[in-house]
Parts: sequence; C-alpha cells; structure tokens
Amino acid sequence: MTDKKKLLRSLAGEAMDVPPVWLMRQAGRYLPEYRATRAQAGDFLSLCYNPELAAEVTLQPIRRFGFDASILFADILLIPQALGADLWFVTGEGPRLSTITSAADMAGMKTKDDIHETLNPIYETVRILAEELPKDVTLIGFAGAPWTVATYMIAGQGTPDQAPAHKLREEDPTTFDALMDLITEATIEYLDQQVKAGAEVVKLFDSWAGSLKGAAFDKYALAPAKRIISELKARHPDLPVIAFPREAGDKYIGFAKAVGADCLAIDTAVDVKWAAENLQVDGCVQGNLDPKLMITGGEELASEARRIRDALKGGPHVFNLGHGITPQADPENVHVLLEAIRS
Ligand SMILES: Cc1c2[nH]c(c1CCC(=O)O)Cc1[nH]c(c(CCC(=O)O)c1C)Cc1[nH]c(c(CCC(=O)O)c1C)Cc1[nH]c(c(C)c1CCC(=O)O)C2
Repeated sequence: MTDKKKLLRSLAGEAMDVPPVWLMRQAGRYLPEYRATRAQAGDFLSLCYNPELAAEVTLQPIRRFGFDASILFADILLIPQALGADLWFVTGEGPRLSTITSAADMAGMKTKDDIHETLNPIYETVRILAEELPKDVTLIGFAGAPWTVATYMIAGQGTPDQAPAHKLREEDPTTFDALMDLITEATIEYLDQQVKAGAEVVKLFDSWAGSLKGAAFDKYALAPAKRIISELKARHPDLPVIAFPREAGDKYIGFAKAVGADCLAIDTAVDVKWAAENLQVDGCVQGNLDPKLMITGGEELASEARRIRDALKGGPHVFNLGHGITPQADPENVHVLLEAIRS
C-alpha cells in the first residue's frame, strides 16, 4: 500500500498536528523566478497558454519551499475567453473583457463544447505537472465559480461591489440566468478535462460570493457549486473538491455539506475558533492567515500561523492564506511561515 499524500488525507477527514500547507497564488509576482518566466513568455496570458512555461512557474514554489500541494497555473478568466469573450490585462490595473449585458451579447457566445479548442494547452500543462511533480505533492486544478466569473463578464473588469452583475440579475434575469448556465456547463467540462489530465483535487473560487445575500446567495453561489460538484463526482466518484465562497460569513455554515464539497476554504475575516466549532463539524477547513503578514513577517507571522494551526488541529485542516499572496510579499517570509507550522 502506498502512503496517501498529506493533502489528500486532510481532505478525507484526518486531523493532524501539522497540517498540509499550500498558498493561494503561490506561483506569482512575489517570486523573481516567476517574473523572469513571465517575461520569457511575453505576458501573463501567453504564460497561461504555454504548457512548458506554465508548468515551470507552477513548479517554482514547490522547488523553493516544498509545499504539500501545487495549484495549476492558469486563471479563472480563461473560461470567458474560451466562450468567446475578448480578454486582456492592463498592467497595474487588472483584467479587461468584452461585456455581456443583453440577450444579443449572449447569442454571440460559443457553447460548452467549443471551449477545449482554447483550453487544450491548460490540459497539457496538467499532464506535464502530473509527470513532473514530486510524488508526495498533490496537484490541484481549479476554476472560478459561475457568479464570480459572471461578475467579470458582465462588468468587463473587476468591480468592488459587483454592482453591474447585481443590476443584470435583477433587471434581466433571463439573460443573467442564461449566462450563469453557460458558465456552469462550461466549468463542468473544463474541470472534467483537468481531472482526466491528472488533477487530483479541484477548487472552485467564488471570490465575490460575499456580495450575494439571502436567497440570492443560495441561488447563485450555492446552487451552481452544487451542480458542478455533483456532476464532477458522478464522473469521478473519488475526486475531492475544495469550495471557496469567499466572505460568505454565516453562509459558510453548512455550505460544504450542501454543495457536496470535501473542504471549505475560509477568508481572513473568519474567527478560527468559530470555524472549529461551526464548520469543521462538516469536514476539512482550509485557511486562513492574513496575506498581509506575508509582507511584514517576523514573530507576528509565526505566532499567528501557530494560533490558526492550533485552533483547527482538532479536525481536518489545510493551512493556507485567507486570500492570495500579494506581489509585495517577501519570499523569505514563506520560510518563516513553514518553519512556524512544521516545527
Ligand atoms: C478573481 C480571480 C482571478 N484569478 C483568480 C481569481 C480567484 C481568486 C482570487 O480571488 O484571487 C484565480 C487565480 N489566478 C491565478 C491563479 C493561479 C494559481 C495560483 O498560484 O493560485 C489562480 C488560482 C494566477 C494569476 N492571475 C493573475 C496573476 C497576476 C498576473 C501577472 O503576472 O501579471 C496571476 C499570477 C491576474 C488576475 N487574475 C484575476 C485578476 C483579478 C487578476 C489581476 C489582479 C492581480 O494581478 O492579482 C482574476
């Protein structure tokens, strides 16, 4: 019998004194070797679609730090692009997309069956990683959840309050629901291909779930996640899934169970003692160190990391940040963090 990888043990429900660790955005601009490879590729999107170089940047933080898991290098906005949206990145500002705000815009979109033509290089990246990753490191595939992806497709960029998407869902629910359905179906096919290529776990990022309240949260965050996860598990019964309905607050309670996820990722605002009592009863919790501590470091970082680890060690836990590591983070602080958690 082979020893099961540490991340997979946590996702299967095992509590450990030293949890597995990985960081959201662990491949990224805070690493000089990432910036060099991105320059070699030309730009961020060219890097995403270059399987050799995308695999290389995925492996960089594994080599440098020895994390327990690796997340495919890609982006949640590749799905809109594969569905026919224009996508580009403005340096220092973020993503820009052509917008979907009417039935006529929807009529111009491609179908779920057309996405692979654009996304094939991503599956190739996964295949390379499945070969090249160290045998004890788990490979995580991912996609954006439909609501979060829709917010970018409707506004054409990131929005602080997701107002354009809320406006469309209230004023033209037919168009909005058609868009949500299209993203949901495309996401199922995209993640299915990632798993077939070698992803061992998948994570759904609903970064803007927190702006959905009450029944809207259930309809647009919970229901699509449930549909995606149940279809993936029908195709791949042993596939573990991590759900991240960021800033869901009280709506985190029962979410993992309701959508069929094996692990619930939580943001920095969630109190870990509350999480141990209210969320770990349903299984694994992932989180939730404040990414700002990766900039400042020192004893504050080490003691906060140990506090989170110890508060969650009574149940299954995957140590991570509450959101992505930022470009200002000091790579040396990752060593401080790992030393604090693993010693
Ligand atoms: C909302 C969202 C996006 N992308 C993603 C989310 C959900 C998680 C979250 O809330 O952060 C998810 C994502 N984006 C990226 C990954 C790769 C895997 C990883 O290391 O975590 C993952 C999992 C690479 C990336 N995606 C992006 C970069 C930076 C691009 C660069 O190198 O210039 C990386 C490494 C660009 C991106 N991509 C996106 C934005 C808003 C931006 C610009 C903002 C920023 O620059 O941080 C959309």
